[in-house]
Amino acid sequence: TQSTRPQRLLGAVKKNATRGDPRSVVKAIDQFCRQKEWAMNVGDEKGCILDSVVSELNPATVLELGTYCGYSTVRIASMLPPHAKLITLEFNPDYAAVARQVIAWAGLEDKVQLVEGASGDLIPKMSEQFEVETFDLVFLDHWKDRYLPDTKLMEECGLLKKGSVLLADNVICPGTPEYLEYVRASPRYESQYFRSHLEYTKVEDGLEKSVFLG
Ligand SMILES: CNc1ncnc2c1ncn2[C@@H]1O[C@H](/C=C/CNC(=O)c2cc(-c3ccc(F)cc3)cc(O)c2O)[C@@H](O)[C@H]1O
Ligand SMILES: [Mg+2]
Repeated sequence: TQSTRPQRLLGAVKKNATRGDPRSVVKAIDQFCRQKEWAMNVGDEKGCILDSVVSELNPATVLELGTYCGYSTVRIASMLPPHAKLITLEFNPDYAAVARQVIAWAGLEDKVQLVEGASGDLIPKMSEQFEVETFDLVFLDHWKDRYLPDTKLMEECGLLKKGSVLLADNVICPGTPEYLEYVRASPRYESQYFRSHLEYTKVEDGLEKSVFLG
């Protein structure tokens, strides 16, 4: 049977990356996507912006919406202080299976909890099931039309506290117009656009960083 792109991406990680070395996993995926097959990872250019937001914030609790193959999961988790936790949500079991192996290859299982399921179902269960009060950082990279409803859901569920940061991928391409309008117009957020390019291309894209003001 034919392999899938995520399976081929995993093969490239196992072939070219060193076990236990997250940066080599990130590098192997970027090389695969540049030289072999494009894939919707945040990529190296936007990834550097992601790195700077994470290192500046030094978050203890991180939520990622949309794991896919685990590229940004590994990128973020590799920068977290000891005892910090990253919960990542993925509802496609095939993608989740690949991501688990990518995360394991990077040696980051202890920092990452990959939960299979839909964000809309899991967000309301965060505090009780996953013993998390609030998130210091949320990385939004799932279906683009779900950024806004899930942000409102996180607000309603009390998962954001004063200073929590939302970092959203693809606010230009494919685009998240309703989400952008909301966080930029709301008095409860201080928003900033980081201009960049769509992963592995010259097309404009960017990340929106929105600080929750409480
Ligand atoms: C809705 N609730 C959800 N709960 C849990 N997981 C969810 C999810 N929605 C989606 N997912 C998962 O997130 C991932 C989806 C990501 C959607 N991302 C994109 O569509 C995307 C698309 C592009 C893209 C840009 C230009 C282009 F020509 C083609 C594609 C670039 C990106 O960086 C992207 O992130 C999948 O793994 C999916 O199974
Ligand atoms: Mg993306």
